[in-house]
Amino acid sequence: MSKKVGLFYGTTTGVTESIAETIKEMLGDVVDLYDISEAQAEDFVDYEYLVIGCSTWNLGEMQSDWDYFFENLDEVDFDGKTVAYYGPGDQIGYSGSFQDAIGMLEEKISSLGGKTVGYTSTEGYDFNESKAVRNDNQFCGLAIDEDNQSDLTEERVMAWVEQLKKEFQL
Ligand SMILES: Cc1cc2nc3c(=O)[nH]c(=O)nc-3n(C[C@H](O)[C@H](O)[C@H](O)COP(=O)(O)O)c2cc1C
Repeated sequence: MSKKVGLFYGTTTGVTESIAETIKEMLGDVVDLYDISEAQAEDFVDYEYLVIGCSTWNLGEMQSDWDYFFENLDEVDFDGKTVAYYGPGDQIGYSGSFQDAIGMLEEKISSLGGKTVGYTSTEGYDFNESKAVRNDNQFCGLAIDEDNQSDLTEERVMAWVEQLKKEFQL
């Protein structure tokens, strides 16, 4: 396997895509970007390191292209792969299902052998429930909220990318 990062994102209004492009700018040429609406299960094979980007829609559902792709994940062998997750969500408008999509994807991909990295603290967010929370005070990835905290996005992404450089050992 090559030491490359495959970043697979699904986006409806462009927010997840724009963050994907920022992550690629920060990590550099090691990153290949895939819009999940055009990807296939075999696209995952070459990557030891993966980044999964997915927004949450409709009270706790995955973004529609990821929702459509979801069952194809069963065809991918995630054993030996290290996986990081990020998603945009809306903690005020959808406080009962904030960031559920990355929680569902992380649960699924972990069950297929993927090793999760890129956990972040829930400090600084205000919401009622999220399927993305692990051990009470950590998201299983990076939670972005362009609807309410867009001023924090850049620093959150930058800090997370630095964390990934270490956890991916790039
Ligand atoms: C109808 C609707 C439902 C939404 N449902 C949720 C939700 O359940 N949880 C959440 O965290 N965000 C929710 N959001 C917020 C979106 O995830 C957010 O706007 C995000 O930036 C969209 O990213 P995208 O353009 O990449 O798809 C919802 C937004 C809309 C308009």
